[in-house]
Amino acid sequence: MSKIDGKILVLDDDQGVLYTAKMILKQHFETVVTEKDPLKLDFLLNQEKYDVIVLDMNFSYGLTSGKEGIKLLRKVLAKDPDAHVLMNTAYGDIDIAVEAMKEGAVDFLVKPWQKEKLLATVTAIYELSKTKKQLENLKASQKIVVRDQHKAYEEIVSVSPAMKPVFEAIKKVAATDANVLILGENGTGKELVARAIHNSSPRVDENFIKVDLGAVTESLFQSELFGHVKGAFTDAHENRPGRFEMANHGTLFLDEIGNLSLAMQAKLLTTLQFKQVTRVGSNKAIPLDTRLICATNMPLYEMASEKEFRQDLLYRINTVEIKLPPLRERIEDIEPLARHFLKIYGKKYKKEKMRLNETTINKLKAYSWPGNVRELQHAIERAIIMSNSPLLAPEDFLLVERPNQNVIATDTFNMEEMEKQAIQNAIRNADGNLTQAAKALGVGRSTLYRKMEKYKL
Ligand SMILES: Nc1ncnc2c1ncn2[C@@H]1O[C@H](COP(=O)(O)OP(=O)(O)OP(=O)(O)O)[C@@H](O)[C@H]1O
Repeated sequence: MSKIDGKILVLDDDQGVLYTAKMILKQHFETVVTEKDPLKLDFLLNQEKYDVIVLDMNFSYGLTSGKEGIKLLRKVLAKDPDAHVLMNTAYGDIDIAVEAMKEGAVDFLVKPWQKEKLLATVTAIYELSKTKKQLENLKASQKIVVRDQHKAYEEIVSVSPAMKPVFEAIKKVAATDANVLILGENGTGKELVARAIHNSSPRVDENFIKVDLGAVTESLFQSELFGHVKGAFTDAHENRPGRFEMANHGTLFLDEIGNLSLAMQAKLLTTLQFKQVTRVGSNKAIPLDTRLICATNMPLYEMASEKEFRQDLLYRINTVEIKLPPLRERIEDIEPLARHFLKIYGKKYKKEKMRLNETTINKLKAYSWPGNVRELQHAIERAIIMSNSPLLAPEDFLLVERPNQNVIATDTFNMEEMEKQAIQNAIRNADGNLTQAAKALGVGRSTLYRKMEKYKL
């Protein structure tokens, strides 16, 4: 059997206890250090960071008051407030043990202990310390992301009236714990909005955990979201918290919620109803305080009426709904977004002098952007990489209109829509050159300008 890569320190004045503890623990843990002399504690703590410290309450010269143990416990915790200390008492004095726990010990054992009891307790404390470490690492990395995302929130680039309700909703909902459902086509910025809500909420210092439900298989759903205990299934080699638990006190962002099967929807609903999770293989429920933000590009309401999405789950997740308009409905945002990405990628590819002229901007505005902001972002990145000149020309953008991709149908009989589409096509065919586009349309430049303004092109 392979050993656990853990470091255990046992401090006790009884040589027999030390010997037995070493015999038992050494079979399971890589490093077991035993020490009889409490005066060596400082030295030992300076040498190594132990996962679990087993500490005697009563050294022979300290009688049975437990004071010596408490003093040593304080010393350990002063050095490392996160140390996991298991107190060992020969007298079963619950009062002293309780005092030690109040001082920060994790648990206590009454001597003489059974082999199994010592091993089980030390292993449980070791697992606890590891899970805490995992969560701390995650929090630390999340804090960096949070800091970066703070920047990103400032940089939700938009000047269009169509996005105003979105900003207002972010502001209003951020202060609350309400569940939020973000709807919008791919690449419209749903994740950016979810992060903005978290970053401007009181939960900002806690985790923002994202789960892409489109990528989670039915078999992994439960352990991914709810976690598992060691041995719950063949590959469960250790205890692992699920995403819900990691997001406790923070925000859980469930992307692509429309992709959940009905069976997974039922499991998610139960968790939301009872506000608690139980790790797979455990029977201990963990209470949850998680703000939930869901997002999808699928028509959830239609799916609910077709019984493909549970109505009761929909009502749980859509306390507040935010609809992100597609980029083609906020043409005013195209230029500032293009300039924003020009700056980012200009810097990234060391081409800071790159510029966009009016003809190119017009071409970008005339395109329908079925992939929304993400497509624009990639188009700018590609153009910067490929262009040899500091001025990005219309030819640097290979924008091919694809049929049936969120664009207005060509068989529309709405006069205004037809006119708007004819103008968009003409500008696109003329590669953004408005004089040529006006000529092709059989109108003067000023008429074209007026119409472009009317249709916000
Ligand atoms: N208003 C905006 N300002 C700046 N960047 C934006 C804006 N909207 C989207 N982006 C950028 O576009 C890309 C796509 O955005 P995001 O991932 O948030 O979209 P999404 O709607 O969640 O996409 P999907 O549905 O595919 O998951 C990201 O790189 C994001 O930073």
